[in-house]
Parts: sequence; C-alpha cells; structure tokens
Amino acid sequence: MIACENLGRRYGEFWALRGVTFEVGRGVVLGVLGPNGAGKTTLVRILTTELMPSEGRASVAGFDVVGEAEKIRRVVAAVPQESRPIDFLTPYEFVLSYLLLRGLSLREARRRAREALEEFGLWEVRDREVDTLSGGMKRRVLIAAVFAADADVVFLDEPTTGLDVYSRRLVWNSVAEMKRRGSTVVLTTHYVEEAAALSDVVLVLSGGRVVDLAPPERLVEKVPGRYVVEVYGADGGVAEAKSVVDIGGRRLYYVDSAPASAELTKLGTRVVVRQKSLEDYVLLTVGELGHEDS
Ligand SMILES: Nc1ncnc2c1ncn2[C@@H]1O[C@H](COP(=O)(O)OP(=O)(O)OP(=O)(O)O)[C@@H](O)[C@H]1O
Repeated sequence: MIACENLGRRYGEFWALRGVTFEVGRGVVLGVLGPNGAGKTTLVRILTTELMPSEGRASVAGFDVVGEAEKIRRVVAAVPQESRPIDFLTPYEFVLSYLLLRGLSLREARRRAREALEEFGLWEVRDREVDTLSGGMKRRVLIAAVFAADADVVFLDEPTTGLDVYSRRLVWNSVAEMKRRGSTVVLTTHYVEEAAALSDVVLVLSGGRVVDLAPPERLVEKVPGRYVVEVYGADGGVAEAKSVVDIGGRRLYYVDSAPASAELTKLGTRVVVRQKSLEDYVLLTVGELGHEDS
C-alpha cells in the first residue's frame, strides 16, 4: 500500500530524510517513532503529496507521489500536525462539507457525519461553532472527519498530542476501527505506549534515516535482559546488569532476573522492577523521544 525506495528530502544542504526504503501492505497500522527532527513529518508530507521528494521514489496505493499526486489525494485522508478545523463552521458542517468535497452524496455524507460525531463524543456539540470548543474537541472534530471519509490510507501526524485520556482512547478506538475496515493507517507519535498498543509495524527514524522497521514486539526483543530495574536517586549499582541507561534522576538497569527484595532495598530511595517495553528499545537506540537529533 505504501512503498518507499531510497527516499530523500533536502532543505538546502541539509538532508531531513535520506535513504528511506520500506514497504507496508493494506490494513496495516504503521507507527512512526523518532526524536524531534527525525523526519517523521517530512515523510508524511511527501506521502500525502504536500512535499516533493529530492531523491528516490514513493508510492501510495500504487500511485507515484510525484507523477500521480492527484490520484493519491483521492484515496488518502490526513490530519496534519497541529492542524485545526475551520473555526467559523460547526463540527457537523465541517465533517459534512469535508465528505461532500470528497465526492460523497448528501445522503451518505449526512449518515457518516452523524456516525463519526457520535463515535467521537461530539454529537452534543455538533451545532456549536468550532471556535467555541476546547483544543482537544477541535482535534477530535478533525479526526472524526477523516474517520468518516473511510479512506484507503489514513495519515495521523501526532493525533493525540494534548488530548486527555478519554479523547486519546477515542482516537485509539478509531484507529482500530479504521484498520478493521481495511484502511492502512500511518501514525506518527511521541507516545511510545501508543505506538506499541496500535501499530502492527513500527518505523523508527533518527536523523532522517531508518533505524528499524519491525513489529513492536520484535523491537522489544532487541532490548537486553528481561526486566528493568528503575532506581530513583543515589544507588549502589546492580552488578549483573546487561545494560545501564541514565535519564534525569533515574537509572535503568536491564537484567535477566529480578533482584531479590532484600537487594532492592539497598539500591536506592525508590526502586521499581518492571517488564521491558518498547520505551526501553527507544531509550537504548535513539535516546529519549522529544529530544532534537544531533
Ligand atoms: N521547511 C523547512 N526548511 C528547512 N528545514 C526544515 C523544514 N522543514 C523541516 N525541516 C527540518 O527537517 C528536519 C526534519 O523535520 P520534521 O518536521 O520532519 O521532523 P519530525 O520528526 O516530524 O519532528 P517533530 O517530532 O519535532 O515533529 C528537522 O531538522 C527540521 O528542522
């Protein structure tokens, strides 16, 4: 459904994306993870035909992003980063006009607009001006419109940034539903647990390059050891640790077996033992998300 071959984008002398090669099929949720400036939005903008690549090729739904951009626009739906719905419309008018512009009949557009606004908990506020809604509600209006469009390929660029737990869960459910309907979903996010919960495959970018492309559980398997001992404050060290990471006032030890509780009490003021996760993969390979690549 999406294929990139040696894809690159340059701004002047600076390569924001380089040598990106990957393929994902129909009905797949592709999570895109990477630190600030890794190239996630650049990749999404090229695939949604908003930005031309500087080198390489990419196709979406079998259409070339350069030569067949018009065809791609008919089969994709996107919520760009930090986008907002048109302020002077109501949620109902916004979703309805989005569907009509995509070529749906009035009858079908009305049916889908209602269904999507209900799905996103917006039916009660359907006739209020978007301008008067909270930031999280505005975001939900956009995602509801894309959800209602039932496109072959959906791009969600950081869809849950700034959303509360309830709204985030609504978005998560809608991604699962889009996948169930057969859409391919590309989801960029800084929330690692979100990528882990929703993605079939995770594309890890750093400094414009592909670091890895694999199902989340495969990436977690690459983390050394089985457990993580998180120690807050001063600590005496864990002798048999396979790897150690320092973040802020926290030190993480990757170990094969959980230390006995007597040993834990000696370690520091606060100690947590947990299973390794996708967040540990990210910490060990690309550092903390949210940090600019150097
Ligand atoms: N129009 C532009 N002109 C020059 N440089 C740009 C432009 N757009 C993006 N860049 C640079 O390209 C790199 C990749 O940016 P991009 O927005 O794709 O990263 P990102 O992974 O989406 O980051 P974030 O997580 O912060 O949204 C960054 O170093 C950015 O500064």
